[in-house]
Amino acid sequence: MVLLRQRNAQGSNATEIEKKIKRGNALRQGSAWRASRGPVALLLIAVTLCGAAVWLYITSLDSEITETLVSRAELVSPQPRVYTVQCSEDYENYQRYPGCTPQKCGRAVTDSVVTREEAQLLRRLAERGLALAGSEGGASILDLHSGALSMGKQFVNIYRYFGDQIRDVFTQEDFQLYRDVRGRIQTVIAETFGLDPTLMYLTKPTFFSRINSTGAKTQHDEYWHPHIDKVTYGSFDYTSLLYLSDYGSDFTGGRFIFMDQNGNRTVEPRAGRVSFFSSGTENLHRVERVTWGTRFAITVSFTCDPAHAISDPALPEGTHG
Ligand SMILES: O=C(O)CCC(=O)C(=O)O
Ligand SMILES: [Fe+2]
Repeated sequence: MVLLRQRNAQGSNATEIEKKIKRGNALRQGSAWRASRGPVALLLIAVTLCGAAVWLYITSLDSEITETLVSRAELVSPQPRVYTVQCSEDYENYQRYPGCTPQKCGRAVTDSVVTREEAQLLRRLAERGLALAGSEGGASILDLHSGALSMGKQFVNIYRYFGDQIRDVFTQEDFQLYRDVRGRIQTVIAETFGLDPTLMYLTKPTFFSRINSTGAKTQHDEYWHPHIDKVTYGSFDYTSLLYLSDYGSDFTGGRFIFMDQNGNRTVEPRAGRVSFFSSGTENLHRVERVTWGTRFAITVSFTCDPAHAISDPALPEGTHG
């Protein structure tokens, strides 16, 4: 019994000691945590601040989209949506053509000049033409006026290269549709900018473009560089772009970006959408890289200088049928 009691006493002592040890450990842990709480909190704050700084830096660098002027889902109809911008000083260095030279500069978008059906017909035309060749890189063009077609790393003249066979690819109706659409675009540009449509002329190059996400093989494939059309193409006074496919469903990336000093403004392509703008420095722009799918568009531009006027593209007279 005594032994048992002793053992019991010893047992209860041991339990007491164990409890004390545990309490001691717990206290030590608690104070260790309390001691390290300050530095851990500081570290967390530092990490959060660094994260926020990196995020702010990245978003300020990648100021891709400040504002979407027109999204893919919107339908701009019946009147164009117009954004006026101050004309750059460029125009002072060029000869002025009253009734045409921009006095009012800006950009506009309309979805009511070309129907989606017409855009689809034009897209098929572009697909047929570009199926004849195409660039090895991501950007191919087909210029029905000059006949230039991307082929590998170069261009060929479809009218020379394919001769009469080209009449199996394009019809008179295709060319008629291009002319109709060009005429309507000319009218809406003249109305929007207060011009005399008879004093503005189609100019070159006018071309269909097909862009996909394949890497560039030559400089011609690098469509994404910021540029000013009046500088790049010389004769342009008003640029228009007719989109033949839809941003988001036919392709991703590939938005049109106006690069303004206070941020970027985009137009999301939509089949049948016409975007047009004065071609000077006030409308510095670029095309976002296409990340997936295929984007089709036509560049149709106008000059005020009759010396740079071109006639509408036409199917050459055939030597057969
Ligand atoms: O396809 C586009 O949206 C723009 C093309 C362009 O900037 C150009 O042809 O000069
Ligand atoms: Fe351009």
